[in-house]
Amino acid sequence: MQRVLVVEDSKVVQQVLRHLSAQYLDVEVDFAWSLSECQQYVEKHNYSLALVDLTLPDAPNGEVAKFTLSNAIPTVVLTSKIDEYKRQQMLELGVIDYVIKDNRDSYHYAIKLVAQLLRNEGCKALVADDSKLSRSLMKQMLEKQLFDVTDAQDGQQALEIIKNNPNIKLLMTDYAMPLMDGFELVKAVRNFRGRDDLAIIGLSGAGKHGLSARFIKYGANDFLTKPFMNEEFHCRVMQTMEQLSLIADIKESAYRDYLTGMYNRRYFYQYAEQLLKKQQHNTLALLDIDFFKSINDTLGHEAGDQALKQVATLIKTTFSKFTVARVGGEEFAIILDDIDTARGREYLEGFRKKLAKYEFIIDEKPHSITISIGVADFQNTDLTQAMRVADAALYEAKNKGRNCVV
Ligand SMILES: Nc1nc2c(ncn2[C@@H]2O[C@H](COP(=O)(O)OP(=O)(O)OP(=O)(O)O)[C@@H](O)[C@H]2O)c(=O)[nH]1
Repeated sequence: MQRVLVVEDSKVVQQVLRHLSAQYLDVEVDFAWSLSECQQYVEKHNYSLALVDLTLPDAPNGEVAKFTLSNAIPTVVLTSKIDEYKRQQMLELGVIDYVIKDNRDSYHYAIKLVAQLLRNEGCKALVADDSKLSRSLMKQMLEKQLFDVTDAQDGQQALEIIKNNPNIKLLMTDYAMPLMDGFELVKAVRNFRGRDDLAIIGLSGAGKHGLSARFIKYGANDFLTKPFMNEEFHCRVMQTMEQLSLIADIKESAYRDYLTGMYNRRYFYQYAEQLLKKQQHNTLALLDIDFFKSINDTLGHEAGDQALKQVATLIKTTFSKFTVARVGGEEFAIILDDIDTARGREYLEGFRKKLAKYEFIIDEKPHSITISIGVADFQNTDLTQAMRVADAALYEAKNKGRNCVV
């Protein structure tokens, strides 16, 4: 479980940071006013990240950053002033980045940086460069940004690593490498990993301007010219990863049902078939709440929403190993992949009984709900046809008096 510690002595700034944290950080965040309070928190909890003000009444010279870093907590620093001496001092200390507090946007930047760093934690990155020194420098810098980093000494090795690790999310590649250069590597990788799925940053030596543009044309998301400053490297990587995260968020929300958090109809029709084809025996089920209209009519639409959410939660927890989706107003679909229809039917019958006995709490009062289920075999057929069969079975279940599996 990720947890963040913010240390800031200004009441106004802390208030702004609290507000932004609630908006952008989906993790526990503790707020301390001073170094001594920060020390107490660190004794009690493990932190993924700290955001600390460099000047505090009981720690006027950055002692708080020294303290968090000495406790192996990756640290981002907030400072009101920066000069070259202070900058060098902070980089030597090993802080991830510093944010200058000179306008309201600085706090926004700081919290979004924390959010992105939390997303980076455990995320896989690959560095491809034939220079050992350059590789180890970039590895170190990426590790500071919480990536889990692997390296490759030429393009061919990098390509193999990416083929075998679909969870690599960032590739930093040099241009000049033996066996396969950076351009060839980017072109080959883009054949199977898209720009919004794997971020690529190309690196080229100074004075070779044409190279950077070609990197982008071949499919890199961004480029860096060597030698680069620490901050430049940091900003380019963070910005590229933020774009990737934004696209992932947009895709996720396009495929999710807002009310229940389940996958929606669009996702289901796009991916269900691909999921099913991988297995030999599959079962498709359509579940429909019985007399749902009467819940809306007697208790109101808001109460209907509460019922829908609770039914969805029950489906999600019971069928957590399978793909479930809300495919209509009060209709859900489940793909029981690698389960034949006889076993699938047993599971669903068990679930129907469990749901019928379950005490739903709507407007703080207990209620009973039942569902009807239509089951279809999913072998040697396509999704449209299987849905048609499941739908006909569901219709029959309703005609039979509801609260049953057909
Ligand atoms: N509260 C709420 N109601 C919804 C939502 N989506 C669809 N509905 C309602 O779901 C009800 C579905 O009614 P019907 O199709 O007549 O089905 P039913 O009352 O469940 O009857 P049977 O399926 O025949 O048992 C309608 O009243 C819709 O307005 C939603 O997101 N929230």
